Amino acid sequence: MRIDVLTLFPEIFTHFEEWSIIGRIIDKGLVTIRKINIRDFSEDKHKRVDDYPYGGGPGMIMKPEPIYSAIKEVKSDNSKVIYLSPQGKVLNQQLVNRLSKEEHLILLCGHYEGIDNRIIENYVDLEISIGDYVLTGGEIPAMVLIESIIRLLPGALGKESYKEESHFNGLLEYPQYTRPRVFNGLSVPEVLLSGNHQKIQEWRKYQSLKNTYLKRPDLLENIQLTDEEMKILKKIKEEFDR
Ligand SMILES: NC(=O)c1ccc(N[C@@H]2CC[C@@H](O)C2)nc1
Repeated sequence: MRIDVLTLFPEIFTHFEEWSIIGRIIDKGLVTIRKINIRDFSEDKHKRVDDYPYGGGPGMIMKPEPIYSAIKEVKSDNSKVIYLSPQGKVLNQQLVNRLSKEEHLILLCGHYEGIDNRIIENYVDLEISIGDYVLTGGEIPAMVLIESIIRLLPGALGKESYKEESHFNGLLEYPQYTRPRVFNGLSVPEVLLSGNHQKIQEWRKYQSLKNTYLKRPDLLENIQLTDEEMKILKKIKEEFDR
């Protein structure tokens, strides 16, 4: 997979590319990430990339020409141009899974008050938001998008994360524990020390369903539960809806 990030602040990505899992996935050659500085595509002698909004209003808007030139420079037939903005489709694992199949992503990071709408309407394939809040730039959302996608690439998560099925099967995760067995007088649930894998799996399924029902019941609307899971959920509802 190729990812080109169009940004006015390429330096923000330097450590990101070396950091932890990202650096390892890049070193494995599963993805190449390029930072393209939009300012390099500004034609005027002052290298202007923003200007005052027509119709007045606060702040500055990014000019369309430099963005257009940058997109044209990197775009090919199999590219998808993604613009990070609060108006985008809110990112979830389903969308991440879909995007992880793409060959070439061009991530357009805006800044200031936004970018000229003619770019969004005519040259952006998909607008994505990482949540309902406003940021000064699209760079951090771009990093969130990159990490969520590339960790799904085949071979990305080596043995260090065997829990492939934890890829958000729609339910929230079960609680996790590690040594010591007792911490501040608090013990680890006995079942996890039993070595009985059938019981451990049942306990974890129960905890996932309980966590989801109590913390994010909305997620249950979009999941096809097995009969077994429905039975467990029924028990949970009886227990917690008293
Ligand atoms: N919630 C989000 O994903 C998000 C994305 C971008 C953003 N801000 C940029 C700066 C100006 C405009 O390009 C949009 N804020 C929030």
